[in-house]
Amino acid sequence: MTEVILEHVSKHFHKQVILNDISYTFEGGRIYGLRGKNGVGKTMILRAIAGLIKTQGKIEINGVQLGEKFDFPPDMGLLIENNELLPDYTAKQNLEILAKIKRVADDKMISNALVRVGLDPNDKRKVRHFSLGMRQRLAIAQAIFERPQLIFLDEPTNALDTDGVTEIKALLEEERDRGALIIIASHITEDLNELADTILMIQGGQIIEEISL
Ligand SMILES: Nc1ncnc2c1ncn2[C@@H]1O[C@H](COP(=O)(O)OP(=O)(O)OP(=O)(O)O)[C@@H](O)[C@H]1O
Repeated sequence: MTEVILEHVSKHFHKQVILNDISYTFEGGRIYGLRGKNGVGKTMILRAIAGLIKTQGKIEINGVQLGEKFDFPPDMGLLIENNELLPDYTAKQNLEILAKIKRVADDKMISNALVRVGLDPNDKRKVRHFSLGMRQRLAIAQAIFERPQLIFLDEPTNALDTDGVTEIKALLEEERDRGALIIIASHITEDLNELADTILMIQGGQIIEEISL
């Protein structure tokens, strides 16, 4: 079973405390929602677990400490702010190019991911002509198309309409039910309540409350 353990994780920028001694165990087969106001540290928690920032303390991915055998968790899908999409390619080509890196996704997995986020795999339009919501859907497809064990999504419902949120919920539940560990950060309480099984309230760089839904 996939497990991510944070032990006394802290982060300072200059003298400002960004993450304040976080200890918590995340388990596979669950969808966690990081909830809290702007600037409380939700994105930084995701970045820390994804290996994008260095922190004090210990982060363990399935028993292996981040920064020892690997700097980034293997088998991770990530949607982080300012996700890079290639504007001069179609949605399908965007996934095909990424697929060449890990070589786990075949054409069927790519098309399937696009359909699951509500995009048409046969759409010949380039991404530069996509609406914001379509770009967000493609960014979500990037995070899930290789069926990773760890899925980290920062503000995944930005620019999505209500149908989009419902579609993403169904998709994330499928990923959860096959055992993936999913962590979502959002300041939109209604969306998080819709998507998550466990809400973690973040304040001042700490988890101040755990709420099971
Ligand atoms: N590069 C940086 N240098 C200094 N401080 C930073 C940097 N990036 C973020 N911070 C600070 O870290 C704190 C936590 O930021 P974080 O992005 O995690 O907030 P958040 O909870 O995700 O907020 P939001 O809902 O606005 O996305 C904020 O106070 C922010 O000002």
